[in-house]
Amino acid sequence: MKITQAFTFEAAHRLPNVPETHRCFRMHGHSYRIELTLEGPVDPRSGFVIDFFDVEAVFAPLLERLDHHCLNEVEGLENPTAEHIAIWIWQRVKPLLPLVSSVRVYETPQSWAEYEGV
Ligand SMILES: Nc1nc2c(c(=O)[nH]1)N=C([C@H](O)[C@H](O)COP(=O)(O)OP(=O)(O)OP(=O)(O)O)CN2
Ligand SMILES: [Zn+2]
Repeated sequence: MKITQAFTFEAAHRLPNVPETHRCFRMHGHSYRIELTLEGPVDPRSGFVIDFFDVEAVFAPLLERLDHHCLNEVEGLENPTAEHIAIWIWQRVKPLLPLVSSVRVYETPQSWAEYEGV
């Protein structure tokens, strides 16, 4: 069984490695949406794969580091593409939530990166 919990945050960023003529070279902002998917058996007593509240508790400190920040200033996110943000989140949540099977990072409703550990 797969369950997914979504989080949103606002942040500024610029992409330092694109050409200067690329519009994302300039500082701008996004309303990011994160989707954490966890996969595992349904516990027969709780009826949960994992309590959404437990997922929320693990993700809260990471959200603090991202929300209303300039992502380029966050350690490990000097080139904050959606792909790098997905990997950054994966590396920090996977040890705490081993059932995580994918991390999706939406920059816009139409564009996202999904990381499954490879
Ligand atoms: N593979 C990736 N490509 C791009 C990324 C990325 O993270 N991975 N990021 C960007 C920029 O962040 C850019 O800001 C995204 O473009 P944006 O203008 O926000 O999105 P749209 O072009 O879809 O929005 P419009 O509605 O056309 O303004 C670029 N590429
Ligand atoms: Zn952008």
